[in-house]
Amino acid sequence: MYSKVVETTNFLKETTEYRPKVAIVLGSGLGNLVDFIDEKMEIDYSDIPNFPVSTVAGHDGKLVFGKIGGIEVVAMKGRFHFYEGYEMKEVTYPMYVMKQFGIEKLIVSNAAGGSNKTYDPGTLMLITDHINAFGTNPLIGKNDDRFGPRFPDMTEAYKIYLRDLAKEVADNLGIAYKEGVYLGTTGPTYETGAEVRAFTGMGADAIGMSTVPEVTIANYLGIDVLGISCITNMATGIAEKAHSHEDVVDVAKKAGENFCNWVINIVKKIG
Ligand SMILES: O=P(O)(O)O[C@H]1O[C@H](CO)[C@@H](O)[C@H]1O
Ligand code: HPA
Repeated sequence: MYSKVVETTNFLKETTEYRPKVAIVLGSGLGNLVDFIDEKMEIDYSDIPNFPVSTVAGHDGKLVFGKIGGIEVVAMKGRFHFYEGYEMKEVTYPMYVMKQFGIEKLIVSNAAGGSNKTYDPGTLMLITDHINAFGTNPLIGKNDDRFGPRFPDMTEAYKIYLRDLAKEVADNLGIAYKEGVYLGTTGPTYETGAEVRAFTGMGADAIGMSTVPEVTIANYLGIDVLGISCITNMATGIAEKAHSHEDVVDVAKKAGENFCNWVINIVKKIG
């Protein structure tokens, strides 16, 4: 895999002059953030050697390079999910490329169901920690020491200094947010009511089908992570109606204004 990552990274370096240190992964319905990126240079995933292709509605499938407030960034408009049938190594492949490309900080976002009853659809949640309920780990297999250690530490999976900075930015802008634990499952089914009760008992405030694999690999590679969930619906058993991905994307788009404002101003501070 190392030589593939080098090949992909070399392609990107030849294709763009941008050399960002900050990357952003955009969750379902949150892709509009790219509208706030200046001097954009876009590359379709299908044109990038060794890159998987996104198959989910609300996930376009492009790397978008450019600037936010003069700071160079690269955004993944569209991510890969385990439920799409990709191997964990494929789901997380972009993280390996990001590291090789020089990325030091990752802002990861997602749409998620709120299992914490104090949340509402549209709530933005700063991720304090996560629970891996995928039943597997993206690092299973032989370790390549060129990437990271066999037994990576996850003490500060979501860096405290980045969370403090995000809180300061939100407070200055008057953006309301909650803080909580994200639990990632394989999907693609939304949870049963019993699963939501079990996950809540385990400490989950929000439940989704992504993020955990990418953040695990980012930590392994030594990339600092900040995570934001957009609560698009209350989880099963709390919600008053059945879930649909159309509603998820719709609510994420509506919460997008605050989300974009928050992320843009975070980038300006960390860049
Ligand atoms: O986590 P993101 O990609 O934002 O999307 C969330 O929304 C989809 C379900 O509606 C799932 O893919 C879930 O993980
Ligand atoms: O309720 C949910 N469960 C899992 N993933 C999700 N993504 C958006 N909403 C949800």
